[in-house]
Amino acid sequence: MAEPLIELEDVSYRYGDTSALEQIFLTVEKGEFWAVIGPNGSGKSTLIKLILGLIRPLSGQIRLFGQDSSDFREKEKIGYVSQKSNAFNRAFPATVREVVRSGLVKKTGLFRRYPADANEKVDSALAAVGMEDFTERSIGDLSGGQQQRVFIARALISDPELLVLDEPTVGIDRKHMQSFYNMLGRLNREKGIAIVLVTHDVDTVSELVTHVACVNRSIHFHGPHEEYSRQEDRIRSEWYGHAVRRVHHGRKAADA
Ligand SMILES: Nc1ncnc2c1ncn2[C@@H]1O[C@H](COP(=O)(O)OP(=O)(O)OP(=O)(O)O)[C@@H](O)[C@H]1O
Repeated sequence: MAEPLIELEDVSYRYGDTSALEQIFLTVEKGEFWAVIGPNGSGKSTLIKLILGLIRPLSGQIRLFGQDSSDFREKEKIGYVSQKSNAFNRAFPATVREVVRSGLVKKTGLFRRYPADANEKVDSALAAVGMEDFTERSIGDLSGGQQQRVFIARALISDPELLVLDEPTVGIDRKHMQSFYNMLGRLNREKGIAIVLVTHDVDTVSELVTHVACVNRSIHFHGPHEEYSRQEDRIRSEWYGHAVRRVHHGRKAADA
């Protein structure tokens, strides 16, 4: 049976006079991997902030794990990694272990002690993102991509059912981007974690995601990835306001 983790029903949001999102309907179910794509300023981050409960919708309803989002208290079920996580400089005085372990605070509360198995949890979260050899390194010594992996481990330590990532590859070079996305694909397939990923790299993630949502104030398309691929030229044309035809190398492009 379908188990919706996120349900947005007729949701709108404005910043003062600026309408950021209008009449959004979106359902994300258990185990799905969504790419949220759209031009700059199209409302992607606003959508993420609404899902995380950082802002309240002007109208419409948001349900998380079947509950109205204003009543939702099980924060550990949702892990979040932003584009700015990788902002540590070399002098930052924390090890990778300390950063990942701090993710347990959500579960234990600020003034409680870490559980006895905290170190094992850190080790398995780091192994899940391929960073097990960096446990005692200083976080500031790692590359941007490695720091982002550590932040995903920090989000994983509370066993979330849903991972929300807002452009996590900002600052990661192209060479490492594919392996970063592949790691997300493994978390989705092997651990069954649902993922909502805001990204500009739709081509890079296209083999991994199960669903695509195209946002430009309203949702222009949402649905299974295969359906998106079939309609890609039409969707892009609508966004950019003129006919766009993408040329697929190695095979004949469909007529625009
Ligand atoms: N705090 C704010 N105050 C006023 N307007 C805002 C604020 N945050 C965002 N906006 C506006 O709301 C709209 C949507 O912004 P949002 O940041 O959600 O877009 P985005 O798709 O995430 O953009 P980008 O890809 O550039 O990060 C834009 O017109 C933006 O200028």
